[in-house]
Amino acid sequence: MKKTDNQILVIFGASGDLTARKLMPALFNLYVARQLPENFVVLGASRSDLTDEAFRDKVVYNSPYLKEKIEDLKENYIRGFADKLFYEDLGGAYDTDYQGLRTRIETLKKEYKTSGNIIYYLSTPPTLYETIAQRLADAGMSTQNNGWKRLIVEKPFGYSLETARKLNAGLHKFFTEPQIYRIDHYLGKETVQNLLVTRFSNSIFEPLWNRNYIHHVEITNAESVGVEKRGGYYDKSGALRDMFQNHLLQIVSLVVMEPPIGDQPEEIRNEKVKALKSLRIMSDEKTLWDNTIRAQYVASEVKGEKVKGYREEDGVDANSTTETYAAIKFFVDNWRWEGVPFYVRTAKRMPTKVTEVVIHFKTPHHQIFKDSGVNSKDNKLIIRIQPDEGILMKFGVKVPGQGFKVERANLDFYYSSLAQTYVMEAYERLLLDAMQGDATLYARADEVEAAWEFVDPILNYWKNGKDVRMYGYAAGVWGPENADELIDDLGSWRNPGESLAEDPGYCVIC
Ligand SMILES: NC(=O)C1=CN([C@@H]2O[C@H](COP(=O)(O)OP(=O)(O)OC[C@H]3O[C@@H](n4cnc5c(N)ncnc54)[C@H](OP(=O)(O)O)[C@@H]3O)[C@@H](O)[C@H]2O)C=CC1
Ligand SMILES: O=C1O[C@H](COP(=O)(O)O)[C@@H](O)[C@H](O)[C@H]1O
Repeated sequence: MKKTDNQILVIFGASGDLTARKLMPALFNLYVARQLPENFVVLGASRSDLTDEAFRDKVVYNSPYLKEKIEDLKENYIRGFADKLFYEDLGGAYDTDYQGLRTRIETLKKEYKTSGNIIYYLSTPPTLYETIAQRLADAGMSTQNNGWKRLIVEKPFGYSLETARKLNAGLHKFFTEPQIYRIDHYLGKETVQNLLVTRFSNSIFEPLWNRNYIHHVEITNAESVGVEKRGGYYDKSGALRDMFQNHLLQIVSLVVMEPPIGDQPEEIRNEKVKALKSLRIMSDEKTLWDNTIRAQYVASEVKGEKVKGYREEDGVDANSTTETYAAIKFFVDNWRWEGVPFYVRTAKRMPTKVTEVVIHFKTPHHQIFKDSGVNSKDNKLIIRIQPDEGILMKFGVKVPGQGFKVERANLDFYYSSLAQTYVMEAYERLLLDAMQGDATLYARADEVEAAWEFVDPILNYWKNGKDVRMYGYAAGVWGPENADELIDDLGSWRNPGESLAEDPGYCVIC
């Protein structure tokens, strides 16, 4: 097991939603699992006027996100966790000299013997990231001569290629790249990491993992919820920035990458960057027209309940052109993937919540069982990222009896069937990794920029292109019908079932 040094976790923006909803439950789980170091404290820092006790009340005792977790636990046990939490009121702004914060850290360090190792977690609006890094450096709080210093940066990392580059350059003035941990919570998901293991710890998949055997790759990320209370944020972002540029391109990089020489962070990250750099950038309007589709959900009824359209959501402009559905077809220009189309879509207000990667294999080059009734293009490897995590392999088997009638069969594996039951939540895993100095599951500067390089032309085209289409789709359906135009020669997208076990298995190419 890796060693976790004693340390302080300072959270900027600690009065906000992310701290209560994700960070505290993750830290609490680590505490329960005895994964936190012996001498460890969390110092929340924001402008809100809170005391240590008020902060503990907010993020532990009265937190709706911890309610279920703490219900059955003894009070003194919960207090054991809460007592590790402190709060520092930054006064009116984040752009100050941090002398108060520095003094507080020094006091906590002495009292709790945390040895000067500090993680600064930036959980504020992104416009403050560089300012906070600068203020920390000005106050001498980024230097590593008396313990390491790390900076975790939340998404979104930039709004475009230009802003991502600026942010990287801005942070690099005050922290070195090895000190910076850019979070992408999809990389913290077990099943996303399992893509690497499935590919590179088996000898049965990798020989087929190329243009000779793979017909196309299809990735779906669907959410049944709408924009919820985040209309204001989402309307400035959209599906492409919110999900595709980061989470989905991270998944793509793991599907596309070459085998790393080992499992060290830089060995894996080098290959991911190469993969992202090999995505064919779409530069002319015709290509962008042919290969990208955007849409918005419109008002409708889902399971008997009225659902607002995107433009009616709180915080959303009534004439908004922000997409809640994005589908992109693209190619990968390298030896392994030449000519293999990738179809990737992400959307809100779909029939169900699901994320899956589907590897569609080619038809055998010579058809022996011509009247079999099943097209052998139906060989698929379905990697279900969430929920009902698992892997399903679809293949043809002979129907007992005369002749050679073929039927589809499934070989499946479900995570839930593993004997080891405890699967860490994404934030739990990522926080622990950062505490241990392991950046494998964090995005490197060049990785983020390579992803933006691919996405930028699409965003520009959607913003400034001539007659760009914006489709509507009723909440609760699988997006606009026109999305099938993208998948032209194949017929339509695969619509996954609610669970892997109930996979409908249909798709027009079958
Ligand atoms: N919430 C989530 O589920 C997710 C959030 N993120 C990212 O994490 C970061 C934090 O998100 P979240 O907690 O939801 O955000 P919040 O809007 O809740 O903001 C966090 C804190 O930042 C401070 N703040 C908010 N607005 C401003 C402002 N205009 N100027 C200065 N300070 C401000 C506030 O603290 P105070 O006023 O006390 O200083 C607030 O409590 C963001 O970058 C977000 O994109 C990423 C993924 C998911
Ligand atoms: O980063 C984000 O992710 C969530 C979806 O995360 P998941 O782990 O539930 O799949 C998404 O709802 C949100 O809009 C986006 O900002």
